[in-house]
Amino acid sequence: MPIINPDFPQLHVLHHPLIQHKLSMMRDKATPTILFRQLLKEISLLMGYEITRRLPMTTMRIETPLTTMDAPVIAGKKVAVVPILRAGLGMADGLLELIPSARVGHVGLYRDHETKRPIEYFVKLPEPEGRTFILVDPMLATGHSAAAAADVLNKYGVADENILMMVLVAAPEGVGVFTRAHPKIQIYSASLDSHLNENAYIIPGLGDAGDRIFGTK
Ligand SMILES: O=P(O)(O)OC[C@H]1O[C@H](OP(=O)(O)OP(=O)(O)O)[C@H](O)[C@@H]1O
Ligand SMILES: O=c1cc[nH]c(=O)[nH]1
Ligand SMILES: [Mg+2]
Repeated sequence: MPIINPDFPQLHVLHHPLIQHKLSMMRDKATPTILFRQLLKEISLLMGYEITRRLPMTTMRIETPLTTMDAPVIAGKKVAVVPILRAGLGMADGLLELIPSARVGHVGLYRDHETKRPIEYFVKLPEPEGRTFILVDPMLATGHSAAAAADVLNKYGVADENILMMVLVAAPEGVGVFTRAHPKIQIYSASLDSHLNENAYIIPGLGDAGDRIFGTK
């Protein structure tokens, strides 16, 4: 079950042994791109199991071989997975395996090296009406990219109550920034790390997630 930190009641850290073991392998700088990508997908699947716990349910009348029953099913096909490009793409794969009917939106942001603030370069989203949006990005560092992506969803007509944020590693600074901007969005993370360094990288972290997923520098 997720662990709630009293400083950040919106943050749910998923301490499942499989998630923690795989995350430790990802942090190791000797882990090559192919394995890093595979582990990220596997963790996203495991995290997705926990996150989807809150999806609204309904029932559907079905015939079993013996009788008729109102069987529990997820209400509609109203989920959108929204990776924050680029690194979020690595997390979307696992979630889509779990929810193959989900729509997929994209928010393209990169962090300016000087200012450390996000620059938006692409937005394409599915219809917001009645949909739960799961924003995904492995890194919540200063929190400004995640907050900007949630702002994009708000402008598009998605209320914070219908947004979940799934990250792999979060820094306390980023959780603070994000929750002040969007207090009603629940954040799910595999880890709450120690702090940010002078370049706004997460310590201990895992380096630049996008570069490690895509083998760039
Ligand atoms: O919390 P923040 O301080 O805003 O930093 C986190 C952002 O930085 C990384 O993206 P990056 O800018 O490296 O783009 P990329 O995914 O294309 O590599 C990461 O994937 C987040 O989107
Ligand atoms: O540690 C960090 C911080 C921002 N973006 C990353 O990819 N890693
Ligand atoms: Mg990057």
